[in-house]
Amino acid sequence: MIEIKELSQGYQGKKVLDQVNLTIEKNERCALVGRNGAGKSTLIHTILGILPHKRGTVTLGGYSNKQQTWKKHVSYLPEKFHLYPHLTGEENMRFFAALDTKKIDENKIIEILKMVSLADDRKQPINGYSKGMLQRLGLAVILYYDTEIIILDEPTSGLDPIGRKEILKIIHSLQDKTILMSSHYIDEIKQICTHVAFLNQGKIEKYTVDAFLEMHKMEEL
Ligand SMILES: Nc1ncnc2c1ncn2[C@@H]1O[C@H](COP(=O)(O)OP(=O)(O)OP(=O)(O)O)[C@@H](O)[C@H]1O
Repeated sequence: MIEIKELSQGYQGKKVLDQVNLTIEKNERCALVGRNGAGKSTLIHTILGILPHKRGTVTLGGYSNKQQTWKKHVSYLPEKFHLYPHLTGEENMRFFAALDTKKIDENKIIEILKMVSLADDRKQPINGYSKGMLQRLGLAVILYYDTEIIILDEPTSGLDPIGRKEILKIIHSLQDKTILMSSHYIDEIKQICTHVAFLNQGKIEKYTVDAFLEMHKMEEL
């Protein structure tokens, strides 16, 4: 589903990714981990074509990230994203749904808002939402697109334990998706991921979660 081969990336002569290889198979939920500055965001931005690369290849759902076609197969939730504060949860969903299709599927919007436990608050302007509710609404927007591949940049960053738990429950329920998510939290990786891609000094090693935990017995990354 996601195949990265011999990918290099850097900034002004500084190498961040050094001929990295990584394959994420269908329905795997792979955590992308590494210390601050290891290059997780650089990798995600390169995969998505936000940062162009000269060396190596990235294939998403069978399509090169240099073609346009891959965009139908992938949705991405950045760590920081913008929704419209004066609109309600439901109106935000409609706005972003309209970017994808001409005919908005109202039932699908309600179904997804239920799934992220926002159905009762859907008619409230989101400037009254908590951080956790906003994060769940962000997830709801990308779930509407219903792509096979989902890329999440630190989806629980800045949330309290209850907010984190709610987000993890939703991600865990996405058993038919292929997920790459950056994370600093060992406990959440243990709960919801099948694999770990460990980015260290420009290289990536992929492990099963159990093998990774055995090698790295620490609480935070
Ligand atoms: N636009 C940029 N210009 C120059 N250097 C950059 C740029 N963006 C990132 N870097 C550098 O590239 C390296 C990797 O940064 P990156 O943000 O990808 O790491 P990260 O693993 O996502 O870090 P964090 O866990 O702190 O979010 C760091 O040394 C960073 O300073």
